[in-house]
Amino acid sequence: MDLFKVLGSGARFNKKRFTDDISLFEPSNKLRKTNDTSDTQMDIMQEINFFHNSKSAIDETLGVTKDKKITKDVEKDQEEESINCYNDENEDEDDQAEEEPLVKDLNSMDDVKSFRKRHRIHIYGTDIPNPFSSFDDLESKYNFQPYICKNLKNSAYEKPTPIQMQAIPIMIHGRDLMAMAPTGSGKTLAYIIPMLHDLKGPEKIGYRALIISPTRELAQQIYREFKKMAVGKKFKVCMLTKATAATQAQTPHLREKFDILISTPLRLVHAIQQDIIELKNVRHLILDEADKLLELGFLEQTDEIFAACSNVKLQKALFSATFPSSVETLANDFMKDPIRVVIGLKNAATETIKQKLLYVGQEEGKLIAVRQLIQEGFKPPVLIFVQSIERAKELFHELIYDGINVDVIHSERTKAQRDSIILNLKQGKIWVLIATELMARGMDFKGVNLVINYDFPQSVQSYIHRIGRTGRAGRSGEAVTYYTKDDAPYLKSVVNVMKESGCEVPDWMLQLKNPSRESKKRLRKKPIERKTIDTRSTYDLKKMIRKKYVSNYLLLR
Ligand SMILES: Nc1ncnc2c1ncn2[C@@H]1O[C@H](COP(=O)(O)OP(=O)(O)OP(=O)(O)O)[C@@H](O)[C@H]1O
Repeated sequence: MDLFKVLGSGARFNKKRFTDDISLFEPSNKLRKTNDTSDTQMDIMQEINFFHNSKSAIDETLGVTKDKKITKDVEKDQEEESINCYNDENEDEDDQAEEEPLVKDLNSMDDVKSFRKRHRIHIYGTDIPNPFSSFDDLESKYNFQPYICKNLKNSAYEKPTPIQMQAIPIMIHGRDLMAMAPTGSGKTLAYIIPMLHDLKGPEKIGYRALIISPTRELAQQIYREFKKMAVGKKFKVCMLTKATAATQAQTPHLREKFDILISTPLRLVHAIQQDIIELKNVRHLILDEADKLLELGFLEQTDEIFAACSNVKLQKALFSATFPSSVETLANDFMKDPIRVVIGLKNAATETIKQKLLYVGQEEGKLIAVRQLIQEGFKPPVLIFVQSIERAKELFHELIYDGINVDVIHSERTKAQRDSIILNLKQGKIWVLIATELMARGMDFKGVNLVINYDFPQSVQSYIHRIGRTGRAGRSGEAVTYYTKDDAPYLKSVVNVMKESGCEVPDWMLQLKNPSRESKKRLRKKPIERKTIDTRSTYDLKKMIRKKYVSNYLLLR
């Protein structure tokens, strides 16, 4: 019966009428007694597994009972337990994988609720579309064009991340969205995929989708991800730069050929004011790092961009790892019946990052700490954040002689230099990169092992984004924040984030007072004044100043 059952699975047979034929496939009773039935079936099934179905699919076909499988798994667990330490966390994960139901099979609200709970998806709003659980659903359930799923497969994305599970269905339902998910959790794909689906194909009527990012570097990264996901469709994606804006100014008919526009706010506002860019056909507007774009400094420009997107069917979606409540309130005012999605805890750091606070005494202690780290050996690449361009240059001049491949990135470096630095860091040619806030948001350097906050961050948001350059896409990472006596009043803000994301914090730190609202505001506006990063002796410094003074004097004569 085994082979008959296996080969005939899915077919209907009149067993009474064909009893004699069926008996031809029956193994002898002797054989059946000596071999385990399911093992024989499994052997046969594996031999004829032309489509390379998974073991579970084979189990399903054979009707192997779950109890039996569980017994086998328990045996395996017991074996492993004797080799490894027992790990509660892994056990939980295994349980989850075992029990994961597909959303298409979720029939009741309770099923959907427990699915969301398992993936830590919190939702706020009305009529919220169900999440999905597998990229295969996009084609089978949501009629996505095959090229999208093919590109996902080619990028080796096996399973959607929680933000993708929930944000994609919301976006394809045309709803306004405010999405908050940890750094490195795949927010970019969460808006690129539904956007490509909705745009269907190139149309030559001008821009239909617009993505705003606070920095040029992030805009370029988004552009690259778009191109990767759009392979197979002839979408025209424009990354607005000085050069592309000039081309579009000179050849207005070219503008209509583009479908998707990616830009920083200031560049776009200039183009709007000069009538180079037309946004009336834009149906999708994405603010990446939305809380930054809605902060003073960017708000005016963002407002102008909103005004230029005049299509009545405009869908707005905001993405970030952090949304201070003031920004949430502001966003609610300009969105239509929005849905808010929060993955995990609000304004928390990624849990795969091991966070540490290190007291360095005075400013000088920071350089000693960095040099100690270099001497002890470290796993490159490392990112070091400082609070200003000046300090980035100073630290670079100190570390350049320490025999490590170090570079520095800030807004005063040329675009070509910045591009080459990013490439070199990705290729492992730079071991230590000193950076200002420019690099703090959105940049996806997969391999960064350690982030050092050389200067204490000026806000909780800055802290979360800076350390979020490590521990991305499920990888582990480490973050060390140096603090001096001057930083002590603000320490508790970071301590709170550390505690929330499950890091160990000494009791005395937990007892600290939270900084007042006013002091936080002050720090956000103006960084703490710090002593120059310089290890030269006072004698050498005086000599250098005197030399500079003399040469200036000679020049003036
Ligand atoms: N479904 C997925 N499976 C595996 N990796 C993924 C998946 N989706 C995205 N990634 C990868 O995860 C990394 C981080 O993604 P992304 O840059 O979109 O994060 P983010 O949430 O926008 O982070 P940030 O808040 O820092 O901007 C990228 O390298 C991306 O290729």
